[in-house]
Amino acid sequence: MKSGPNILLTGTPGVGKSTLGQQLAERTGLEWISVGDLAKDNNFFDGYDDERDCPILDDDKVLDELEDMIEEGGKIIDYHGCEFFPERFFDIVFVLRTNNTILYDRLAARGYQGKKLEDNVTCEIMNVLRDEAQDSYAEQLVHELPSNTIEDMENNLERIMLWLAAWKRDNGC
Ligand SMILES: Nc1ncnc2c1ncn2[C@@H]1O[C@H](COP(=O)(O)OP(=O)(O)O)[C@@H](O)[C@H]1O
Repeated sequence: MKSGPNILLTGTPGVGKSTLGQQLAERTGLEWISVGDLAKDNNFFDGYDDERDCPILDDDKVLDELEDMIEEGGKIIDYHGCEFFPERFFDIVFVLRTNNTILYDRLAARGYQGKKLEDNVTCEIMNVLRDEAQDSYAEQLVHELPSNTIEDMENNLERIMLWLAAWKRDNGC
């Protein structure tokens, strides 16, 4: 039996996935896994995307690595994409959303500029990651969370912890 639910945090780079994921891990004992870091640490890449200025993820290697962790349960998976994760991986999916001017400033502060900065802000405005999540998973699994302010983050943490308590009750943990 799983030790806890598996949660996906997704959304455009800069919306606050890793900040929320780390806070959630600290408060709940779930384990936060950044797929970007996992790929970097293990070199799970398959070439470089010059157009997007980022390495291309080797989906199969990432999925192989995640399989046992997912089976164990209690994982918070953090990635700016989701279509290659099977639906069975997750008990719930959260898509973080950030206002475009706030996102622009966050990404600029991270050192993004030019096309890369514009493309990521456009990705958020065009709901690309929200649509990807909705196209990949059942409607009741996918929830959008505002992620503009620290207050939003506190509300999101509370909301997820309430959901977690209900999940544990329903699953006899
Ligand atoms: N809810 C929030 N309110 C204000 N700032 C935030 C919030 N969430 C994240 N941030 C800030 O935005 C930046 C990007 O957050 P990060 O968690 O790295 O995003 P992601 O993991 O989605 O790329 C960081 O500087 C972080 O401190």
